[in-house]
Amino acid sequence: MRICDGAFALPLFSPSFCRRVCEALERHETTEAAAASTLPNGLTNYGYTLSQVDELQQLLPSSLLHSLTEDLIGCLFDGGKEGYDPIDHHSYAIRYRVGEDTNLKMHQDDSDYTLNVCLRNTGRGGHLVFLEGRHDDTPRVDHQASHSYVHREGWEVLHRGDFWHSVRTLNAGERVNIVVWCLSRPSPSDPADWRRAGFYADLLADLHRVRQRPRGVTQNV
Ligand SMILES: O=C(O)CCC(=O)C(=O)O
Ligand SMILES: [Fe+2]
Repeated sequence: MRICDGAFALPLFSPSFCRRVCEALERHETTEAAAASTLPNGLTNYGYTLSQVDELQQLLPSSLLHSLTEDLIGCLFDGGKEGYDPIDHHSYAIRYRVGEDTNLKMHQDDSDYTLNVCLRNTGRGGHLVFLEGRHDDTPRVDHQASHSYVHREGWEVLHRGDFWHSVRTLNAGERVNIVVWCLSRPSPSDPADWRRAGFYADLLADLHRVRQRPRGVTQNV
């Protein structure tokens, strides 16, 4: 299903697989390692980098996310595999819940493509919103057409990382997603791309020292 030009949704995981991943995250959350871990991006107050969750190394190994994203990008985007030469990916779980994070501001991802899979959505609201087109600077919320998508459990959304997007306020319940930022190898012929390679090196270093968890935020999935 096409949400807009450059963002596609497909069914991906079964309900029981989504449940197993959520349960693994819940168990992880009770561990000391989870309390001591840093947050996986600069926007969320709840989240875990998947490579730090022991049980997920079996359920959702990095090799699976790597081949899955490569194949999906190859199938869904023009230029597909030729235009996308994976160098790395950064994957994490993110949760919204009333009393904690309930929305995500308009932003671009530090990725070439982003895979976003909904594992649990028991709430009202929490729609994903995309602004039409790709943009280097600020979003023009008043001028650009926006596309709203209700994320369904087990479905993935794959979109270009430079699309402006946000998550509307969740009014009840809970929403848990897995997000995979896909980073492509820069093209040797494009100097701008090599600047991006430096950017990604910095990004990956930063992701290892991102923000500490806020004190007082309940950490139960
Ligand atoms: O929760 C979502 O659906 C979007 C998450 C997102 O955009 C992000 O983590 O960069
Ligand atoms: Fe995002």
